[in-house]
Amino acid sequence: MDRMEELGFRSETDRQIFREAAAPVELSPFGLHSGMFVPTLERQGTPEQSRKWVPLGKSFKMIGTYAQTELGHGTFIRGLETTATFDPETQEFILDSPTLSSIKYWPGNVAKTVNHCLVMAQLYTQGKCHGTHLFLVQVRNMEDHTIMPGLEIGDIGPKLGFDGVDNGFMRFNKYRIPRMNMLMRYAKVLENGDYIKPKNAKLTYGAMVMIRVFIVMDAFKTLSRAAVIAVRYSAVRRQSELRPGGEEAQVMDYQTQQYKLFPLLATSYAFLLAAEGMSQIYAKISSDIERGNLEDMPQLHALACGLKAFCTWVACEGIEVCRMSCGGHGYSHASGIPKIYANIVGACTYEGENTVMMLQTARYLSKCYIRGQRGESLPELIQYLTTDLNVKSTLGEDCSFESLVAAYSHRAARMVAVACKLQQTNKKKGMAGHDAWNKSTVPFIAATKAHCHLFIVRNFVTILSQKKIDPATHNVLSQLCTLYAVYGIVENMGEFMQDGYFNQDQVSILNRKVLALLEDIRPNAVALVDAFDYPDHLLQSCLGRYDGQVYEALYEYSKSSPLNNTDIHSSYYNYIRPMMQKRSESKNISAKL
Ligand SMILES: CCCCCCCCCC/C=C\CCCCCCC/C=C/C(=O)SCCNC(=O)CCNC(=O)[C@H](O)C(C)(C)COP(=O)(O)OP(=O)(O)OC[C@H]1O[C@@H](n2cnc3c(N)ncnc32)[C@H](O)[C@@H]1OP(=O)(O)O
Ligand SMILES: Cc1cc2nc3c(=O)[nH]c(=O)nc-3n(C[C@H](O)[C@H](O)[C@H](O)COP(=O)(O)OP(=O)(O)OC[C@H]3O[C@@H](n4cnc5c(N)ncnc54)[C@H](O)[C@@H]3O)c2cc1C
Repeated sequence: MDRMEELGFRSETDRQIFREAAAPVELSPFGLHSGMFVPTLERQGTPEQSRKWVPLGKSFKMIGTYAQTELGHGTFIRGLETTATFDPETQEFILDSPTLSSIKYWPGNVAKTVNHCLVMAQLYTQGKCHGTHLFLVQVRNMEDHTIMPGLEIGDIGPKLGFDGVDNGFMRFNKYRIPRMNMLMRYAKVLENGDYIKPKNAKLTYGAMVMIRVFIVMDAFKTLSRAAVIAVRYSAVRRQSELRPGGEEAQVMDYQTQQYKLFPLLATSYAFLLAAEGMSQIYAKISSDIERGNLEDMPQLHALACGLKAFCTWVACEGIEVCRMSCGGHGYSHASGIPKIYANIVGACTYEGENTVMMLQTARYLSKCYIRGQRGESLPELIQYLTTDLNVKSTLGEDCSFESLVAAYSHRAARMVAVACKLQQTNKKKGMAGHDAWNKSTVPFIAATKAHCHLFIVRNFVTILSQKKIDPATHNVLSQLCTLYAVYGIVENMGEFMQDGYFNQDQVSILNRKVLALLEDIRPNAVALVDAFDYPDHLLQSCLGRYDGQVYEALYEYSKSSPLNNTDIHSSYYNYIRPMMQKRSESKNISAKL
């Protein structure tokens, strides 16, 4: 913190980049404080509350986290059981964990780090429940960091990854906080206990939308780091004879290795641009919301949910492909890839479990489809839903951007229509609305993935057509954009072909194009990963080192293994030698018998 002040880092982006450089492979125990706790105080507190608490948060006099999930509920926020009951006599809220399942469970840094939490709890006043709201709760003594009386707090134990974060549990026993500790920007409880409801109950969910937007960038960061490691290693690693009797080939010269890695390289660039596009949309709509204009809130929610789920799913699958493309060394922590995977794969779950998030977007698409069928105007990003599905592709040998975007629009429009028609058919069969919905959710998930895929392809194409880029760079980026789009079609051909949108010749063109693009990109592959400019310190990888001295690094890494501190390990004296001695004694006995 002090170092950031010394260096003059003012913007949150610069501070986040510094934090990541300072702690490259472990998530910071203050990450939730900076990324969720302080921004939520700023966005969900009244101006007075923000003026009081935000400076304390930014100066780390108050260290906090976001405590919403419970043992029994994470996804279903309306089902949370922690209560906050207003006591007009004392002007306090009484926080309580009434059941075992209501114990707060998972909140990051609750176990040992923070002294405050933003707690999501069911608000009760004048005997009535008004749903979930956020409360600022001091959980540890500011003098000696001991747990406040009335609270039970602890660590939840080892996890798959996220080791830098002390995820904890927290139980409230009639724990009192001042009335003014309820974040009251949108909803209020007056001194007499009267409840003033917000313009939209989902404004309380704003912190999650913000983090989902951040996570899209995380998907880019983690996938691109794994791609850097795998591509650089593939340039250094020589294995087997490509030409009989010739020297061993760089594994990057095998077409299969290129087919594994180059589409992931293209995806990394596509996700970077998508994350930037998502952030711009978030900045615009969230500022509208803060000014009271909630019109585009549903569109923001739907896009943030969909992209968070789509990008983290694809990134995690891609990171695994990068690991496996490095052979045995990829499985070692020396590669740096297992840690990348372990830290990001949780993002498919936290901040909204991906399936649930996709279904939120699907719900929005379903409503938009109906509006489109009625001829109502649709937001620009959704207008493709009214695409004429009788039109066939005009794709030619050049695989133009226009024909590729048209293909993705057609695929998504067709799949949304199929899911919506199933939902409508279910209703006509007499199913209740919720059953008609549930019995169409599998096609809706597929349609929503197609919707997100379209957003990313269209965004990539739009940026290439709008930004002023030097011709050489534009040419290489166009190759990456075309590879991302053509590979996505080839890998999902059934969804593009189901209604005969492409003819057989066009399918052949696409299959030829994806292989030709691998050859086009091969000469620039290392330069394209170097362009991310990740320092070795950040990658923490013997395989992805900029200098390519992989074997020297692996040898030094291995020698530093703690197991090598002694030649003979204690297990020899404690277990192996006694076992061998026992065996030899029994052998002597059997020999005598
Ligand atoms: C740990 C340190 C790491 C480093 C951090 C550094 C920070 C620096 C910057 C950040 C950098 C990177 C980011 C990484 C951060 C890592 C953080 C990891 C910590 C994780 C934290 C958490 O997990 S917090 C808990 C998250 N929990 C959830 O997300 C729960 C998911 N569930 C929900 O959101 C809701 O239950 C759900 C939306 C599913 C349903 O809500 P419900 O109230 O039931 O509403 P519905 O009935 O479904 O719908 C009713 C209508 O409301 C609309 N709606 C719902 N939600 C919203 C919303 N958010 N906004 C707008 N509208 C919404 C919905 O669409 C319906 O509308 P309709 O018109 O009626 O259809
Ligand atoms: C690394 C990590 C860090 C975390 N940090 C925090 C934190 O700091 N603060 C915090 O409050 N929480 C945190 N969490 C908790 C996290 O937010 C929840 O785990 C997440 O929201 C998922 O909810 P759940 O665990 O209830 O999953 P569940 O919803 O129980 O998921 C189980 C299965 O049910 C399915 N499912 C659930 N609802 C539906 C539905 N309506 N339709 C179809 N399928 C459904 C899901 O798709 C999933 O397959 C963290 C979790 C992890 C893994």
